[in-house]
Amino acid sequence: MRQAERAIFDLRRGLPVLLGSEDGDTLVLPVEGLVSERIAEAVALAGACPVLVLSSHRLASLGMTVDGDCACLPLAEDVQAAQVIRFALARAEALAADPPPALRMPSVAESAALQLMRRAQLIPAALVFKVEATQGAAVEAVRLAGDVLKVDSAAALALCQDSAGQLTMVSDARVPLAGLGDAQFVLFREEDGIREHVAVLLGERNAWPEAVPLRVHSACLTGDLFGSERCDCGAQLRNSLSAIHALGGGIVLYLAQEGRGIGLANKLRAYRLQDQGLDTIDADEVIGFGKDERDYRVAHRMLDALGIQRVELLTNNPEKVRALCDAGIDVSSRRALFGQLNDNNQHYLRTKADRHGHMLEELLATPVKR
Ligand SMILES: Nc1nc2c(ncn2[C@@H]2O[C@H](COP(=O)(O)OP(=O)(O)OP(=O)(O)O)[C@@H](O)[C@H]2O)c(=O)[nH]1
Ligand SMILES: [Zn+2]
Repeated sequence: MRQAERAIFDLRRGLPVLLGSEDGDTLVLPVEGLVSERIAEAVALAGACPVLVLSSHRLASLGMTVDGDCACLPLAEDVQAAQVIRFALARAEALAADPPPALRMPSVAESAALQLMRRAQLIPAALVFKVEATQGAAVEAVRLAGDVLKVDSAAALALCQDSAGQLTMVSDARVPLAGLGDAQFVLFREEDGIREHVAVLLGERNAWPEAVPLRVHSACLTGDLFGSERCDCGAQLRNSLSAIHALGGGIVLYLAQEGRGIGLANKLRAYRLQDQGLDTIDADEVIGFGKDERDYRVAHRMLDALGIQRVELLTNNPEKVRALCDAGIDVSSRRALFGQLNDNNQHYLRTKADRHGHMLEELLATPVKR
């Protein structure tokens, strides 16, 4: 396994990672799960003050605009974890009496540190410490003892930019679905081993329409499995299966892109913010994400592996159509796919229509289920 991929596992456990670059080494700690003792240890080891790297989205939510996708806040040597977490996650109002320090632009290692947090689906914020020359030998001793992994910053950035890498088709099986007959489930694993995606093939392949009916569905544990009324994902998933069945068969790609790509932990954080009155897009921005973090190259790779060139896409999201076309898929047409409007998801669906461009006028005109 490459070092950058191993680093993601360490970061998810709250362990520090060393990023190497031409201008020296940088020690990196995730903000998620941060405790003050770890900051003190890192200050002592690196011989440097902490610097907080935040995404441009997070900074925008604090009213700070930057060129590029992140910027840095230099912090005091004795800063406490609770303060760092507040700078990374608190709403702007909560920081009014305690504004963050002035920004500076990031180094390559600092950008890479933030990208690794995103790839690891942690809070997108990193605490970094530029290793002082005088501490080089001490840091090298810790590395040689196996206590901290060193990764080249450029390799980390490369991993994050082509996140899916090569997909491997791992296993498949027949799964009979209630009312839909036999389906074939085919599991794909990403090169770094972190995510798995499933293609569900319905009906007889030789009977499929020439433009294969296709649903590209982003995982939603709360909606798909538990029937959450905060969104319409569960109903959309089930409606897509019935629609594809009625069209003579086709494919559902069930992608591990929980929360529009931010991961379940961050989606639950966003839900708490939505309960304080923010809409779905502003809530994601407070945590540090853009309005849609998904990358559809993985869908293209799965369709390639399945030998599919031309599709009819079931979606209300014009951006998804565009992204699949850009990824090289021939999307011959789009078919609307609605879930169910209810008291709890009304505001969410309206935001999607107003701010995300989803084509939901027809659904929003239907009676609300109470
Ligand atoms: N970040 C975040 N993600 C959400 C929220 N509600 C649902 N999701 C996620 O959004 C994804 C589904 O995205 P949608 O925008 O509903 O659907 P879409 O796939 O873009 O568009 P359609 O193809 O028309 O369904 C799933 O991964 C859900 O987990 C939310 O409030 N915040
Ligand atoms: Zn959902």
